[in-house]
Amino acid sequence: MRKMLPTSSYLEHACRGIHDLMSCYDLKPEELAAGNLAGYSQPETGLTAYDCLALGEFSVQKRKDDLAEAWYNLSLNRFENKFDKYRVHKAWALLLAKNKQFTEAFHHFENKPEEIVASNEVIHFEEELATKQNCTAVVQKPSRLQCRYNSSTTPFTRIAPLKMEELSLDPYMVVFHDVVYDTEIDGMLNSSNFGLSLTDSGQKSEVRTSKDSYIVDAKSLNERVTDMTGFSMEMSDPFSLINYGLGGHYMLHYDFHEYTNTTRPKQGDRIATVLFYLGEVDSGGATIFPKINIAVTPKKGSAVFWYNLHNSGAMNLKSLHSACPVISGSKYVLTKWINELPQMFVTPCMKDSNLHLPQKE
Ligand SMILES: O=C(O)CCC(=O)C(=O)O
Ligand SMILES: [Fe+2]
Repeated sequence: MRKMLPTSSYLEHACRGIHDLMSCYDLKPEELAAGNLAGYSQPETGLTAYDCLALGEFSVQKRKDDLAEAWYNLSLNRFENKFDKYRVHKAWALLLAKNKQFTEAFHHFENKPEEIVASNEVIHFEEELATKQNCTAVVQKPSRLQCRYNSSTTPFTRIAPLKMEELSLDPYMVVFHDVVYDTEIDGMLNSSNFGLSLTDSGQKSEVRTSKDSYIVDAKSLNERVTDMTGFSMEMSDPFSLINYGLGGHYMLHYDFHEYTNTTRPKQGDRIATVLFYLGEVDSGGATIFPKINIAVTPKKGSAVFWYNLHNSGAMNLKSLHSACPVISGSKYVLTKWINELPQMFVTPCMKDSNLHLPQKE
């Protein structure tokens, strides 16, 4: 019996047939859907909402996006049930997102029936949309928190206090001003290691378009990060020097690893990140945190510091961040991902007994 049922290849054949008819006789989707075949009207051969949806999906495969949208529209008008309608909205949103029209895509998801829980796709769109909005926001919202001199993290900061501007409390995030000096920056950017890596190992992927290199011997900078954060630098990754050229960006990501329960106690996750800005960017290139609506504009000599994990050790999903594309100029940053394991006497006692379970919130 099952063998006799139509399969997806039947549907594909039918879609292809209709497609061929359309191009041969120059038919419009509305005419076909109404059963109007080149002047020969037969309403009983009109198409159902499901047919129109299938034809929309077939048109997407054939890269006929305008046609697909016309079919989706017809399908939406034919469906009555909100769950069926949402199927069409979802397919339409995916098509728009493929073309990077995130705002329009998101409007389709707004038709989601309340009974449906936000899917990963919806969450992804919300994040993409927030990223776009944050990257295009020209003005950085003023911090409601405070600026102060920090002279208490280590004995050294007593004699050389650090200029600190608080941006967020969850995750805790501060910008330090004038923490890396012009001579240090020149030294790093002119080092032969960095120059070589730029020509040799430019990293190009969907996730990140940049070039980077590790700086291993950076004792005084490691001490600087300890002065800024109070954290020990043992077990942390070496500094990573990153250069973004025109259009260079880093997609939304978390800095923590999400290790398994067995790996994490041995290797330690990244409790926090310090990102030094080694120059200004003419336009674009902000580091943005879409879940807390914060955009940090690169300023030469400054650094932003934030926590990736909660005090309990759980991942802080609000630390999601991205580097917006560089519109004009070039961007140089130096990243330090700080390991959690040597901080046992620095961080507050953990209240959560599930400490090493890397569960999402
Ligand atoms: O370049 C930036 O603004 C962000 C870099 C970053 O997120 C990282 O290195 O983990
Ligand atoms: Fe990052």
